[in-house]
Amino acid sequence: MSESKTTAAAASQNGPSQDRPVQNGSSNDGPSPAPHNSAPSEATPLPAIDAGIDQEREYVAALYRRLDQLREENHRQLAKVRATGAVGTMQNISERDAFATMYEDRLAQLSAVDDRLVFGRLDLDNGDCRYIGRIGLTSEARQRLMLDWRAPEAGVFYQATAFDRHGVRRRRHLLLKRRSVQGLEDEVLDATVLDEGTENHGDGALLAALKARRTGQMGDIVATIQSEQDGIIRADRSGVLVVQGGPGTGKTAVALHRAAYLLYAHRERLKSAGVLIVGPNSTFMSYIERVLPSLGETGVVMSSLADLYPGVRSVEEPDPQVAELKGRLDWVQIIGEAVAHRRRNIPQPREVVVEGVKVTVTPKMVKRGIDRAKATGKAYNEARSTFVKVMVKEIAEKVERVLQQRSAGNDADRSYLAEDVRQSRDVRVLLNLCWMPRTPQALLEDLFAKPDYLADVAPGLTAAERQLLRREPGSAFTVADAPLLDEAAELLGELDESAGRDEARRKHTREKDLENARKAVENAAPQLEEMGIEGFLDAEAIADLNADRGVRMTASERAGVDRTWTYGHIVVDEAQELSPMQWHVLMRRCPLKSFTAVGDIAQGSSASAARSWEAAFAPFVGDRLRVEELTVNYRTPRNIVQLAEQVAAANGLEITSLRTVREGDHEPIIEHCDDAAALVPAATEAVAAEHSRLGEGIIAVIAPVTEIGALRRSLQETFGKRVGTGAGSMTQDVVALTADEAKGLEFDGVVLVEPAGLLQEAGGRVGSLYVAMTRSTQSLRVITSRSLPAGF
Ligand SMILES: Nc1ncnc2c1ncn2[C@@H]1O[C@H](COP(=O)(O)OP(=O)(O)OP(=O)(O)O)[C@@H](O)[C@H]1O
Repeated sequence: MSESKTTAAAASQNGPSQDRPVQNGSSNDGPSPAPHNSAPSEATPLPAIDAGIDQEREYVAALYRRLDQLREENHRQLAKVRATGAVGTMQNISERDAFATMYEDRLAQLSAVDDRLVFGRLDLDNGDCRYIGRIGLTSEARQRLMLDWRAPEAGVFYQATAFDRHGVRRRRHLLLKRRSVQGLEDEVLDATVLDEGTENHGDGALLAALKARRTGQMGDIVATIQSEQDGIIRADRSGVLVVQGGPGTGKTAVALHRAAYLLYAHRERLKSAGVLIVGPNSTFMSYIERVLPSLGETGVVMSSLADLYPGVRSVEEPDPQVAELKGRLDWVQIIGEAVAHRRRNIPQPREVVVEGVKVTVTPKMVKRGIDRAKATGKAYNEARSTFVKVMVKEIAEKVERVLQQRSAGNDADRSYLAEDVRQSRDVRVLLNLCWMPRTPQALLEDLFAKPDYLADVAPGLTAAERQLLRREPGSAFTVADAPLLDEAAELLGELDESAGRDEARRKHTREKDLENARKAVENAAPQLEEMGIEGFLDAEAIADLNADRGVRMTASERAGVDRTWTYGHIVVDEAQELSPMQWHVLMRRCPLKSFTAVGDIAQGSSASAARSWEAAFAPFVGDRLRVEELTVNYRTPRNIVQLAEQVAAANGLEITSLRTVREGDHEPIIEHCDDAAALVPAATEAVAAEHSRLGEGIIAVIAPVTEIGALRRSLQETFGKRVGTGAGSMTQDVVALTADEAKGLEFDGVVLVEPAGLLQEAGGRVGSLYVAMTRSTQSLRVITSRSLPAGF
């Protein structure tokens, strides 16, 4: 086997040169070693194919030494940059800050990948050997020590099988706990090298990963990505890719690894535009928040559907009928009408008084003003300033004519007149009457509070539907309102009349900043390349720092607060739940229409849930979507899946039966209570029973909305602080959730309360119940006081 051969090949295939992925250390060439640090010596040999655990430990220790060395070097550089202080020109200060930011980012990344840095080794037919890890590492002399799992050459680690070996003789899994190698797992793919008596495993690493106790937070699966998952993770970025898969098939895991992969493979384009990850709710977002950092990626924007409209934290939409109504695409039309409706002419001439002079404003004058403003093509609020200008000018001319007649040709200076017109109360009332400045929030409040207004602009809604939408002004905005606010914001534009001008000025300054920053990056390039971190610093970052006067605002941070930001790629989880209006907004945020949507049509439970992927995407991309399917359930044991599938089928849900990886050591238990009052105490006792059945682990109680309050109180009385409350508290070992909240999550054991109630609250759609039944990795206990739904 030839070490240098491996290295050269790795370097040359580490991404297309015009789009070279560098941030993750795939080209980390060494800084000079700190004198006291024994760097991995060039002499650290690649262990031979028959290497045992001791030799692998040595090699892994060398990789960690290299990691530590890179860390130390970044620390040193950061300290040096910081020591220069805030001196020099603005440009100098921005550059210094950008360098500091770059070192900080790199340090954060190097720390994040510390746990189980390396997990695989490939031995190839040609004698080459490749180590696969979370990032790429090279030695000081630029020899490849370890490949980033996302590099094209690392792909075979996930794809090779005994039938299609891709030139792989053996795949070795290195099983690490933190930094220490605990075991090895070999899969010999080339039968000719199998000695008699050689044990050939395959699933050990996967099974070990699956058996691990749940922590309440999702972990990465980078060491055990399966081949069907890998194909999706590395699929082409363009267009809409839908990943359909039953519960536990790894859709969320695949979506997140795909985001990491795309950021690696298209670093330059995606770093500045950003990647958005959308999930169903904040509990889910905190459940998945650690996955990308553990893969060395921190620059993505994560948003739940409730946060889709920046600046408004919306609450649940309590009525599913209202949610469905607000989710219809008809709102594009309705809101367009609602905005246009705020612009109106006066029915007859109207007198206004300016500084004691009375003049008449005619509908013709107003029409001219409106037409001129509309012709600018600007958004409603922005076009209003043109309307105001035209009207003020015409009124001022009329006033002037009156004054001239009065003063019989006395040509006094009347330049102040326009200001007088603007200040006139009558004129201000008139202008607002014809063209009222509006915020999206006010527009929506009016629509829901004023039945006549809604009837005028939404003739397609029935009286009953309009009644459903009735709401008092000042009520909280809901998740279903977020896309409507977004649509209104798009049509209304900035309220502040000077915002347009400021924006133009800001753009001009940014162009200049960018130009300067590009020169600075060019100058610094050789030094950065030497340290193997050239991808970390870009002109955009320096320009950002300039604009924010030292306040650090990365592209992703800016994207998260800017409604008009457009992303390079959007990943949507639980995509079957999105309403057409939610898709409409997301499509606007990614004009390239580069999407990964993962979900399960069968799990759809929201009122707007898609019946098919084709139908969901037809209004936006026609039939231009690719649908891939995942078919193996890695979470739920076979016996629980069978029961869940039986219940789904008996209630009319079409599902494809899944293969399962876990056998299941515990049979599902069904407990009957005498009446509804006994449910809460029985569920509380069931938690203790499940804990003793499993020994340890997180037990979730999933219950109908009507029971959840009482249940939480009872659990808190019994288990105190062990009960998690809301987002981010899933690391406690008891948690009570509604079926909606449980979406996308998993637990060691599940206590399912009143399945008939769950079915009922979903209006008879069995999706929610199916979701709830498939959350467990080990055990399921059902508590019921009513007759069980069909299929149990
Ligand atoms: N290749 C893999 N290696 C190890 N674990 C895996 C693998 N694929 C999936 N898993 C694990 O299986 C579980 C289910 O994965 P995930 O939550 O991504 O599934 P899902 O399809 O999104 O499920 P659901 O639709 O039910 O929410 C997770 O614990 C995940 O880590």
